[in-house]
Amino acid sequence: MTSRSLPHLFRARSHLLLRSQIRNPKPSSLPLKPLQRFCSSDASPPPPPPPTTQTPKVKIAGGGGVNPSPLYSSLDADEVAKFASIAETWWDFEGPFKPLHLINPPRLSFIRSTFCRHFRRDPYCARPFEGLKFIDVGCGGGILSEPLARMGAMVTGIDAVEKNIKIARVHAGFDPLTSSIDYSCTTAEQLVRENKMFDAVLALEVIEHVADPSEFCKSLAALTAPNGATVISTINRSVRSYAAAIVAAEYLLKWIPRGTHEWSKFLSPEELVMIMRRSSISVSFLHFSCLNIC
Ligand SMILES: C[S@@+](CC[C@H](N)C(=O)[O-])C[C@H]1O[C@@H](n2cnc3c(N)ncnc32)[C@H](O)[C@@H]1O
Ligand SMILES: [Mg+2]
Repeated sequence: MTSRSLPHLFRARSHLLLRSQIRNPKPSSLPLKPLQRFCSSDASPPPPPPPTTQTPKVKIAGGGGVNPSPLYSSLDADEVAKFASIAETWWDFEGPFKPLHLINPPRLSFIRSTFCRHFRRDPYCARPFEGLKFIDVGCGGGILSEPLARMGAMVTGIDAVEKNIKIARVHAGFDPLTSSIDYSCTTAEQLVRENKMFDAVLALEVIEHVADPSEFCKSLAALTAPNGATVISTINRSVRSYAAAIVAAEYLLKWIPRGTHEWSKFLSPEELVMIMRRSSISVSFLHFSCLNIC
């Protein structure tokens, strides 16, 4: 492979965002394939990419009412150790979290516009989320929490890694608009046990790092208030994502440490929709974007 082909690889990294409503469940209508190699650590070669990767938005309805298992823990010790080892680099724009800094503007734009519609807020207002309670699950160093707070939301940021939380607190303290973010080292399932609820629950780029994504999703659903919104984003499990997120990002460009991602833990759009629907989440938006780095 020549260096000239790398930009194409990165352009191909599919990124998936789902915004959903908990209330008013409707009968499901999307044909879904069963979960395969779900959460396994098998690194077998990838199958062909799903045919739908360029679909911008799909409206889907789901329904039900499921709570997470009382004994469930989303913590995967290896994943927590991986993130603890690079915690100091959260705000280094050229460090291992460079891909997250690069995808932040498009994902914030998606969140802002869909939330303004969902919560009937003025999209031209500087702080449209004034008065709304958001939680950023797996917030890391606060890359997402901070802009959400600047848009007026009362933000709680939680992460499994204590070091991340310390760094997020220090960084947020530099700006009066973000210093009110309530950071703590805990898990979504722990807050469910404490009966916490939020208008919006966001877990971006986290589901591929937890133990049992289905149970994790149930916790996110349980944290979402009636008429609230849940946003989950992850990397599509496709040939392109294997090439871009693993081969190129970890081995060729060495942007992120080797082993950061397990391809088998990525979710196809159909799998993510199925998991969300089984968690009583009615899926309203399916949004695909590609990271175009080079
Ligand atoms: C890829 S980073 C994403 C950070 C942030 N959501 C973003 O997109 O900017 C994944 C984060 O999830 C955290 N994490 C992993 N497992 C977790 C769990 N079970 N509960 C909460 N956070 C977790 C990691 O410590 C890490 O900060
Ligand atoms: Mg990741």
